[in-house]
Amino acid sequence: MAPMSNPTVRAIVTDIEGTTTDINFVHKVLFPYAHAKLPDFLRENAEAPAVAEQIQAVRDVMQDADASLEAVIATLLHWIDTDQKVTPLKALQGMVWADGYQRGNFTGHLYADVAPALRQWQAAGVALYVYSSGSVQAQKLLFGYSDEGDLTPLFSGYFDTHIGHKREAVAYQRIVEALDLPAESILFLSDVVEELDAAKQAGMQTLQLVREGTQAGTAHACVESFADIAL
Ligand SMILES: CSCCC(=O)C(=O)COP(=O)(O)O
Ligand SMILES: [Mg+2]
Repeated sequence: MAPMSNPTVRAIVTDIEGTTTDINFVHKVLFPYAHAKLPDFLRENAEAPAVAEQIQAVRDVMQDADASLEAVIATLLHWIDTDQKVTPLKALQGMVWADGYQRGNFTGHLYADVAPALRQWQAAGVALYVYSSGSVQAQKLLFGYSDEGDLTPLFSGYFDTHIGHKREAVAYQRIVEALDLPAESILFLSDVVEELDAAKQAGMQTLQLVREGTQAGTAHACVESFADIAL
C-alpha cells in the first residue's frame, strides 16, 4: 500500500485495541488475567480508598447501594465476560494488571510497525496521545511495559472514558478542547468505524487501521500498518 502523506497533522490520537495492539492480547491475555485476579484483589483491598471508591462506583452503576462485595464481584466478572466498557471496571482492571506487568507475567503487545512510527512522528514534532476505553493507568502500563520497552516518553497525554465514550462525538470535541488545536489538525487512528465516525463528526481527520481480522470498506481512508502513514 502506498504511504499516506498529510503535512497538516499536528497531533495524533490513537486507539489501542485493534490499532496499536492485537485484539487477542487484550481478550486472551489481559481480560482473563483480570477475571482470575480481580475477586481476591477486591476481597483483600476493599478498604483501600482507591479501591473502595471504585466499588462504590460499581454499586452506583448497579443502582444498588447495598450490594454485597460478592455481588459487586459477580457484576464485574459479568462485565469482563461481555466486554463492557464500564469506567469503574476499567479502573479496577488497571490496578490488577499493574501487578501482572510488574511481575513480568506479560508485556504490552504492539504491532511491529507501531514503535518506529511513533518515534518518527514524535521526532517530527507531532504530539502523540492515546484514547482508549482502558483506564489511563492501563494505557500507561501497556506502553510502559511494552514489547518495545518503555514508550511512555513519546506521549503527550492519555484519555479514557472519563472524557466520554468512544462512539460519542462529544468525547472527541472534549479532546479537541483539551489539545487546544484546530480539530482538522488532529488525526484519530482506530479500527472501529463507529469511533471514526464520532471523531469525524467532531471535525478530526480519521484513518482506519485494518489489521488481520478487521473489516475494511468504510467512508474512512484506511491503512494496514502505521508504516503506511507518512506525515
Ligand atoms: C489500555 S489496555 C486495555 C484495553 C481495554 O481495556 C479495552 O477495553 C480496549 O479498549 P479500546 O478502546 O482500546 O478498544
Ligand atoms: Mg480499537
